[in-house]
Amino acid sequence: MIETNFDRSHLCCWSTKAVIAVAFYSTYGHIDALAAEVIKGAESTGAIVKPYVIQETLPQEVLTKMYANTSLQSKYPAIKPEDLKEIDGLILGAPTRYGRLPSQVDAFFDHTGGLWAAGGLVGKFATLFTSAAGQHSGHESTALTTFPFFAHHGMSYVPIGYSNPLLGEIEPVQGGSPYGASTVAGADGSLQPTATDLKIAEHQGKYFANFVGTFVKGRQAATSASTSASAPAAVPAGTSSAKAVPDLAPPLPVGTTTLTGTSKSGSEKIAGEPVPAAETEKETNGYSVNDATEKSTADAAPAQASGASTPGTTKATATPAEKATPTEKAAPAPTPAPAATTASVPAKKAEPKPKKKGFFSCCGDSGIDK
Ligand SMILES: Cc1cc2nc3c(=O)[nH]c(=O)nc-3n(C[C@H](O)[C@H](O)[C@H](O)COP(=O)(O)O)c2cc1C
Repeated sequence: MIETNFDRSHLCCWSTKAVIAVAFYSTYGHIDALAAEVIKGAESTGAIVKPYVIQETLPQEVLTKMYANTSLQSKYPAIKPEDLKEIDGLILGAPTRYGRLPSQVDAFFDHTGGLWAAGGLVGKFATLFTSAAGQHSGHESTALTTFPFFAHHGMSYVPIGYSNPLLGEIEPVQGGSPYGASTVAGADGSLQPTATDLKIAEHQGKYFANFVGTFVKGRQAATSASTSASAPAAVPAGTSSAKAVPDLAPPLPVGTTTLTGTSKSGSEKIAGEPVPAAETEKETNGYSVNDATEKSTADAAPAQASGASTPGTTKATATPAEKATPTEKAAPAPTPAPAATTASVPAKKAEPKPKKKGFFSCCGDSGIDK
């Protein structure tokens, strides 16, 4: 089913509640279990959450041979491309197949051509959770290899980063990555999502819905502001205020929103609630924001003192003479400044590199076996 030129008039009246679709495909139930938590987390934010399954494409004969749990298919309605028109964000759940999404999900993607042609998903948000048999066999690549779909549709991917301390846990064997929740199903599918996997899934649903909800509120505020600003200009009776709504949702006003994660104390900062800048810097998320800032400031300091931080000026071009204090400049320089040396002395002829005998010596000089 290909969508063409769908009606955008429904976009006239922005809701302040985020509309989130949770669309998932599951053969054996792992994704189904994670989806339940994702839905719970998203619903806890007050968002309008619409759960869907992604339609099976394999014949029953094949599914039987795969020992697939086909009852999962009837749990929720099968998503149709037009269902995506109404949403602000999509949470996609699917198991890993060869390090990427299953063909069932691809088939659904292929039906969104009409939406793509009409720019129907531009400005919406997406995130993904997955399940893989092994620990290192596709959790992250499944998310990464889905990015082109989101990019082509103009959707922004919302990773969870390390916004929940549980993502740092390594025991027992568990899923979850900065890209989203996941679980390790085991080679025979006998492992079930751990309590931690389920909590991360719930967190992802909540984090994403809050993230998107923040955007929706900002868009609503911007729309109201633009409508009231233009109100004195007497909108003719019968003219919809929808005309004031831009085609693409405007960005959030700077400073109104700070997305934060969960602090180590476990008290969750709700993404989307305004947070004072000073407090934001204290957020840990497993890493110290202040540490990073201080380090980069410290790194930059000597360069600034020497004037080498002028935009466009690299350390390589700064000569000792430029760096020297006035006193040092007065002292006789035993040798010319390197810059002058470079100008007057012919460049040293590059010596041929000795051939290396190493693992990579067969295939060109990668430098990796130096
Ligand atoms: C055709 C096929 C390919 C698969 N490829 C991978 C893979 O690349 N990496 C991996 O860890 N698991 C792989 N698996 C295992 C699935 O990821 C696993 O069955 C799934 O996570 C279970 O989720 P579900 O119960 O929601 O269906 C594959 C399974 C099938 C049937």
